[in-house]
Amino acid sequence: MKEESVSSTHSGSEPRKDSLSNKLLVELSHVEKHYGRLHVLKDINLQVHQGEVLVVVGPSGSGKSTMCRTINRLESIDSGVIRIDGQLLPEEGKDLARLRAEVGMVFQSFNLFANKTILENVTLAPIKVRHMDKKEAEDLAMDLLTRVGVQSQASKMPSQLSGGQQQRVAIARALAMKPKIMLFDEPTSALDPEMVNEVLDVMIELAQEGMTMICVTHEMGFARKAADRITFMADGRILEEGKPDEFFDHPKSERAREFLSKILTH
Ligand SMILES: Nc1ncnc2c1ncn2[C@@H]1O[C@H](COP(=O)(O)OP(=O)(O)OP(=O)(O)O)[C@@H](O)[C@H]1O
Repeated sequence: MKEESVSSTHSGSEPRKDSLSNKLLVELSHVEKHYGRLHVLKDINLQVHQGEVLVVVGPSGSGKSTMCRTINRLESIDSGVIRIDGQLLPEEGKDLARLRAEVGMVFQSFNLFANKTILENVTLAPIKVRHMDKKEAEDLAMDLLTRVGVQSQASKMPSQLSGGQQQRVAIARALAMKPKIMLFDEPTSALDPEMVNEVLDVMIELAQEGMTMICVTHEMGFARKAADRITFMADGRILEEGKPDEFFDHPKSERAREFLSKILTH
């Protein structure tokens, strides 16, 4: 992506479908979770294959973020099993840290380190966790900042960047760990409307490059365009899964029809 050339619309190119494989990268089986008496995840079964873009949609409070956060144990689960690249995700320990590093997370809040430059924000984990030397980490960081279109901001502090630019840096920072899977939890919800597309465009590029992605979002245009599969959640359950056209044009459940009619008329 060229410097600051992120298009303001994400129409035009078709999402790639040729990078899908049969290799299972994320698997949730019979996952259950409560917050006190609130039953937030009910028998969640989910599979994501290498190269697949899964978009999770559903009404507010349906458990989308919680499900997303269990995938690298940012939230504990009561029962069930989670596997990353075929390996059982443990509750703690070295193996958890190793498997966590396979999953890059981008949240609604970008959480950049305010007292570090953009370049330092991106080099920190490669130096500390991947034990790269400084020069190697800086080269990688500059490549990634270029890829998300903010390379000219490298020496600035986060507060000097717009929200959209900061979120693109957060994506570069997650990519610097060379994750096998990228997990996006409402990455554009905190952005001003004019900055939403610049972040969605970066995500669409990643999808087209074959990155395995799970995205929780309320951006239905993005969901239709980028997803290989849509998962619809309501009341802590996965009620429906399908290809974007099937889901948007022929939703099977009443809850999905209700959700779509509300969200698409706003
Ligand atoms: N840390 C927590 N403690 C207690 N309850 C929580 C906690 N986090 C979430 N909840 C509750 O769990 C339910 C599911 O929340 P979650 O954020 O996963 O939903 P969501 O589908 O992502 O919603 P939204 O689209 O509004 O972000 C909600 O009722 C929420 O209030």
